[in-house]
This record gives sequence, structure tokens and C-alpha cells, in this order.
Amino acid sequence: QSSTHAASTRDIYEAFSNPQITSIIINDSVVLDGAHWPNTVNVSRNVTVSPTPERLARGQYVLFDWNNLPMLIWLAPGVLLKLVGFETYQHAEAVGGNVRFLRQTQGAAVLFQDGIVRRRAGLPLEAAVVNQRAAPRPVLFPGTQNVSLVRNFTFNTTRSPVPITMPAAVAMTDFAMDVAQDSSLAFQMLFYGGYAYATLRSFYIIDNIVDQSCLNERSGVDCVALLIKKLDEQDHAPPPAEAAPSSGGDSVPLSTIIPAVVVPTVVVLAALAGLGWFLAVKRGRRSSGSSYGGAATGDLETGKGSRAAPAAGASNDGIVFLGLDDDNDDNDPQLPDWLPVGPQADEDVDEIGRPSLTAGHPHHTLPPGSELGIIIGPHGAHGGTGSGTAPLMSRMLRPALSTYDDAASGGGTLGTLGEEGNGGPDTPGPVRVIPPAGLMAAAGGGAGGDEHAGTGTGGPATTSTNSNNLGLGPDVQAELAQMAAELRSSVRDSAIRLDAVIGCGSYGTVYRGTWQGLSVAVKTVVFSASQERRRRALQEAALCQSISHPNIIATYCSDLQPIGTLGTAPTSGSGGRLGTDPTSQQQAADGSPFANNSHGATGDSNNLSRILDWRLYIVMEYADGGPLRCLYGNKSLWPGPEQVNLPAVVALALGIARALSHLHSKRIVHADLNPNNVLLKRDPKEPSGYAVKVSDFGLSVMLPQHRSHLSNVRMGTMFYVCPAVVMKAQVGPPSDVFSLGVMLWELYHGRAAGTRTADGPRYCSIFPAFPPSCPEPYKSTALRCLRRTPAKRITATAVEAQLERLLASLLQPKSRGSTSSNSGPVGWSGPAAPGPSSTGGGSATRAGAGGSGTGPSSVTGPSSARGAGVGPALSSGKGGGGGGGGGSGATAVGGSGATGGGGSGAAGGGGSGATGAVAYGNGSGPLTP
Ligand SMILES: Nc1ncnc2c1ncn2[C@@H]1O[C@H](COP(=O)(O)OP(=O)(O)OP(=O)(O)O)[C@@H](O)[C@H]1O
Repeated sequence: QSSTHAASTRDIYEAFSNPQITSIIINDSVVLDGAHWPNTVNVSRNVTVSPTPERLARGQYVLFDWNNLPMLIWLAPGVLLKLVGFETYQHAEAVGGNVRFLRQTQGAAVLFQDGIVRRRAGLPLEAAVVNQRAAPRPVLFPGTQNVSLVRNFTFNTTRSPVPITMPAAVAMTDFAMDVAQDSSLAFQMLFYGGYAYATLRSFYIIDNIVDQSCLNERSGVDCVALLIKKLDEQDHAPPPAEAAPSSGGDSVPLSTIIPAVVVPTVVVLAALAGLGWFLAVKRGRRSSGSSYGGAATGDLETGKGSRAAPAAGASNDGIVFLGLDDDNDDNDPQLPDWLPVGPQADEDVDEIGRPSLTAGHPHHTLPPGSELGIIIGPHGAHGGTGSGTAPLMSRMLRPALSTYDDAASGGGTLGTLGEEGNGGPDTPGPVRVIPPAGLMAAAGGGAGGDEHAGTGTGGPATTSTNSNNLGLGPDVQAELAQMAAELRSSVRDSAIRLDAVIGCGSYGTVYRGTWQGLSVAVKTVVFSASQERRRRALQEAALCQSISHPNIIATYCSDLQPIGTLGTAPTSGSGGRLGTDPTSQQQAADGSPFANNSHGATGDSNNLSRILDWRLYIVMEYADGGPLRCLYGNKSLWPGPEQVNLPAVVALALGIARALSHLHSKRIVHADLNPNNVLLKRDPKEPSGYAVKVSDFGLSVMLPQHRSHLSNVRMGTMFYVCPAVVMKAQVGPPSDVFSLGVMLWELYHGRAAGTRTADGPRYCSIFPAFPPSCPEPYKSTALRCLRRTPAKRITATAVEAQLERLLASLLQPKSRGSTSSNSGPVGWSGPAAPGPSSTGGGSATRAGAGGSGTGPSSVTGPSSARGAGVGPALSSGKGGGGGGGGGSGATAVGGSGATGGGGSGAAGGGGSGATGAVAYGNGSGPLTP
């Protein structure tokens, strides 16, 4: 509970990071430098930031330029952040009370007191006054809005040696509003709003005000965005001969800097308070007929109440592609001219918006079969801060796992999984070991034959981490060892060895490991019991287990373990885990998770409520080819300009379409299809050498019966997200088809559709054009995916059928250049380089494909479904679970000791797996915008 002086970004960051500091004193101008603010700071006590009392007494505001940096600070619920005496500057925030430097949080408040809130661009201030008056007050700040417009506002600030006069300012004598949660930029991992915003004895000023001519034609949001773009361009232009005086790199284009006698703020405010009501009525009347009337509560300025769509007609010159006209035919003139493939001069072909630890790896030259996308290195096991060299945005966009609190994003995406729900989003609800499909069934089987458990693969004795060999840092090694131990304790008959960190996504870390001779990927997510994130994570796990398809990553099992409790030392390792007891697992599957849990520490409901954090494991099929994104540019598939290994490309596209078609048949919308989530698994029988494995169901939703889409869902990945999701927040099967269309384009061109340019992220200039050499069916299918209106798009099943026909025709022996479907690419115009498909026949491990591992059991539920055609590893693993008493599936795993108890375990795990999945598929919560 103390105060500290801060002068630099680092000082301020450290002050916020120190839980003892409740008062931060900044006495001179500061422009934050992102390089010195390494991550979002969690603040869970009230903090006041101010200049010294002497400075305040002098009546000079201190410039606090947040430099437009996003989500610097997260406030815990109930926390108040007070900024007193500053000229707070936000460069690019367009509209509304949102404060860009605050990360989304609920129940917190930010108060600007005796200060100036200054923005770079905005709408005329009259509109702000009208809208501010119309905004309801939050519960936290009862009272009435007291805001007025003042002309010729002059003030002293540390950024200028002389007083500054603005033509107008809004005096916010007492103003407060709730800032709605905003997840509209969630595809960039930006989460805003959710808190109360208040100003006391402060002024609101704008450097640059949009033209009325723009407002006559476009929404306020658009106009502000366009103005900011124009200002950016001006900033990049050569400096004028005589620059306006400013300090700290700021310009004040609409302000006039004049020597003047500055009226003390308090005098101005006192006068205004008296005149406030009169002015309010007068100006309110004048404005009521204007385009600003009828403001929504959430926007200070727009007056239109909602975030509007980008200008109609905008095509691919930005980050939103609005889609092709619905009556588009294949020779549509709206397509840009196609030019030979290759980055434009100003384009750095790279994905934007999905920072990943794999980004930056060479991905244009990797030969087929490389270990694509594997990172072995000291990247944080929990991904909180990411790479030390990553640009600030990347690091900041990757929230620490311990702070997952995206309630809005979670609430906005959850549909229903099946018919049953279980508890609302805020009820702690039962925490269960997720019913297994394979692995857990085997563990459950141990109940009936414990002595057999562990004999198959050597049991715990064989478990080890070999991370030393992999160059992992000591902290990562320790983490791997601990998690291996935890996993081992949950899967008692079988060792899981964790070998390396594959990468970190927004929702967790993925490790590579080995289980029963199979390569597995283990995804871990840490979350707090009370968080909405819990519901999302569990839903992902349940959903994964309910899907079985050869082109979808198989999930072997999931497990949930407590890693910290209130009032006791955090439990890590196996000591406190739930459901280790096979009986309890069985009961979990039956719906009574904690009865008879013999591991008392966490097994009763009292202790349950004390659990702080949980770690969810999802053990899944390992895709050794990395993400599709890393394949782009590979010379085997795209040997040169206009040269495409068509069978390989079409086969890859077909794999994705098949996966999608299967998902949609089950009413599941993936909602985040993009080339990072399409993984590859080496398979010499495939024309490309890789089988497609769609993964990452973290954002997926299940559509309720009789619903074509879900509303209020604004999630996805930039460049792949469907315009209807961006504009109308509607997600449904056609949104996936749109993403597929973008990927069909990418697959043909061998490059990402999105690029990084000097002006920021953009679709590349030739998107979505195809070269004349592209087969008509391929092109027309892709373009029909990209239609503007979701209902006018082709379905995934139709895409599948089209591509199947095309592939069949390409692989026909009579095609030019080959008589064998397996001897290399056929019917493409490139050089006769041997394609990956010529590398040999089917491997022995594929022999089981087609479902022999299903076993004789007819146990229904997800496990039994998985047996069919998934491939040997999968078939065997799933067979172990679903096959149950038959045991043939378990045998296929390689003689695992799981066979002993397979009967009961499989029946419990497999049979009730579906129920378990449903139980976690709670879709009853509200959909939050
Ligand atoms: N089953 C798997 N086999 C191989 N690699 C995998 C598997 N699942 C995930 N990965 C890799 O692990 C990394 C992290 O994956 P994850 O799905 O958590 O995040 P992401 O897709 O990169 O991002 P986000 O979670 O934000 O969508 C990625 O590089 C991904 O390619």
C-alpha cells in the first residue's frame, strides 16, 4: 500500500505490476513505448495515477499518451483505476467509451478525474454531448449526466510550452456509462469493454473531426476510420516546410496554439455546471433532428447505436472481404486481374492476426515430410508471454493462461451440444473426468483387472521425458515432467511420455508425446473454476470426443485435474486429482462424479468449491506434417508460377471439404477454419503425401435443431472469417464454407490470401482471382464458396462432390503423363518432378484402416463410430474403448494391458461417452455480444 514515482514506460509497467503500489505519480509527459511493456498486467487493487499535488495546483495537465497500445492492463472485478490530472491521449480509438489500454473485464471501473480525454479523431462534439447525456448511468456511479459543450477551450499541458486552445470541448463535469463488452475484434485476440467508465470534472477534446459530407453517406464509425487512415497517410508523407509546434511527436491539427490566459479549470467547470442544463436542452433540441439523434447507449459518438459495416462495395482492399455478388458467375468482372503468383513488391506474405509461435519458421521451402510447425525451445510452457523477440502486439495478443477471462467471447460462441445442458455459465457445476473414448476406457478397465494394467507398455517405469535431448529449457523440462506425472496418474495402465512443446495457441499449450507406441499431441488448458473459459474448454473437449472422421484429428481422451485450491497449498501432480479412482471415473461417466471418490483431498463438494485452477488435457492424434499454412510455397506442390500439382492440391482441398461436410451433417460449425487449424499427417497414399486433419474446435458451436445459424457470434480469424460473422455476428455452416473458399484459393495459389503490407494487413491484390489455367470446376467451386450472402453459397457437401469428381478425373490413367495414379502428379502443367505420392506404397501401419479396430462390440456412442476408417492408430485406440469386451481393438494397440478390463471400461467409457459429451455441452447460457 504505497506510492511510487514513475517516469518511463518500464517504471509504469513495474508500478502496475507491484501489488503493493496503489498510487503512481507521473509528473511529466510520457508516451508509452510498447517494447517496454511486456504483457498485460493484472491489477487487482485500486490504483490512482496522478502528477504531484504541486503540478496539479499549477493547473497544467500532464500528457499521458497510451500510444494506442491495446490491453495493457486487466482490472479485476470491483477494482477502480483512477487517472487524475492527465491529458490522456488515444491515437486511434474511433468511438465509444472503450479504453484501448484496458483489457476486457467485468465489474471494474476506470475514472478520469480533473483531466482531459483527448482523441486523435472523432465525430463532431455536439454528437458526443447528445449521446453522453442519453447514456444510462452504471450502478457503480449513480447520479445524473452533466455534460456540456464549450467553445474556445484553452488549457495548459506538459506537451506544449504555450497554452493550447481548441475550438470546442465537451465538459464532462460528471459523466459515467457502462462500456459494453466488445469481442468484435476477437479474431485478433482483442477484447475490450465490460467495465464502467466515468469522468469527473474533465474535458473531452478531439484533434481531428470528421467531415459532415462523409457522415451524410457513411456511418460514424466508417468516417472516423477513414479519417484515421487519411491521417496515417499524412503522417507518412514528407514533412511540410513548417511543422506546427508540438512535442512528443504529437500534432494538433485543429487546435490553435495561442498565448492566452488560461482560466483555471475549476472556474470553467463551475460556470458550466450552472449553464449545463440550459445548454443541454438547447443543443439537444437542435441536434435531435440530426443524424446523431437516437444514440445507442454504448457509443458516445456514433449516434447509430451499433458498429456499422464497412462501406458497401469494399472488396479485398482491406481486412474484410465482403464476398462476391450472389449472382456472380465464373467470369465475373468484379474479380481482380489475375497476375502471376508471387508476393507483390509491398507484400510480405505472412499471416496476420494469428500470431503463433510457429510463425517465422521457414515455411516456403520445407520439403514434404519435414517436421513442420514443431517448435522445440524455451517458449513458455504456458505461453503467457510468448517469445521474447516477438513484437509487442503478438505478445500482448496472447493472454496468459492464468488470466483467461474472456467471458464475452466464451458466452458468445456456445451453442448446444446435444440435448442436455448442465448448469448455467456461472454455476460451478460438476467437474468430471471427461468420459473417455479410448484411453480412459482403458484406465477404467483397470478396475476389473488392475494387475494387467501397465503391462502392455511397461507402465510408469518406462515413462520419462527426454527433453534434455531436445534442448528444452529447465523450466519447460520441469513442466513436462510434472504433466507427464499427472497424466500418468490418470492413465494408470499406460505411460505417456511428453517430448516437446509443439506450440501455444490462444487457449493453451500443445505438447508432443507418446502413448502406447502412438505419437500423440497433448493439449493443455488452464482455467479457473469460476471462469466462463471453463465451459468453453470443457465443451471443446467433449465436442472433440464426439466427432470421428478420417479428416478430423481424433481425440483419444480428455482429463481434468485441479491444480490449486483455496486455503491449501496448490496441489499439483497427481496428489489432488479427481477421478483417479477408476470407480469414480465410472461414476463420472454415469453422472455422479464425486461419489465414492477415495482421494479425499478434492473429492467432496466442499473442497470442490475451494478449487481455484484446473488443467484440462486433451490427448489427441498427432499430426506430424504441421499445419497446412506451413506447406504453402512447397515446391513439390507449387513448382513455379502457374504450376500446380493439381491432384495433390485437389486432394488436400477434398480432405478439408470432407471434414466440413461431416461436421455440418452433425450440425457442428467449426467457426475457425483456417490453414493453421488444418493439420497434415504424413500419408504416402495421398497425392500430396499428406492426409488432412482438421483440428481446433475451441470456437466451434453446435446449432440447435431448426436453427440455421447462431447470432451474436463474432469470432474467427482475419482473412478467413465470413463477412456475415463480422457484420452481423451470425455464424452457421456457410461461414465455414466461406473460410473453405478462401483456403481453396490459397491451395491453388500456394500462398496465404492475407498479407502484411506497409499499410497493415490486407488481402493480397489478386484475391480472389484465379489464373486462366485453373480448371473451371475448381475455380467455380471456390467462387461459389465466397458469395456474399451465406444462403447463396455452395454447401460443404456439394464442394466435396465437385472436388471428388475433379480428383477422379485428374487421377484417371488416361491423363497425360502417367499411367499410374500413384506415380506422381497427373494432369498438371508443371515439371515432372516426383511428387510426394511417389514415395512408396501404403505403410504397414495403414493396414488396419477401415475399422478393424472397431472390435466386435456394437457399443454405441462416439467410440464405436470412430472405429470406421479412421486409420490404424485411431482405430486401435478407439477400438480399445469402444470395442469393449471383444478386445480386438485393444489388441491392435499393441497388446496393451488395457485388454484385461476392457469390458467394463469400454462399456462405461464408450457407451456413456456420448452422454458425458452432452453433459458438458452446455449451451443454455446467454449469447453475449
Ligand atoms: N494434434 C496435433 N498434432 C500436431 N500439432 C498440433 C496438434 N494440435 C495442435 N497442434 C499444433 O500446436 C500448436 C498450438 O495449437 P492450438 O490449436 O492450441 O493453437 P493455434 O491453432 O495455433 O491457435 P488458436 O488456439 O489460437 O486457434 C499449433 O502450432 C498447432 O499446429
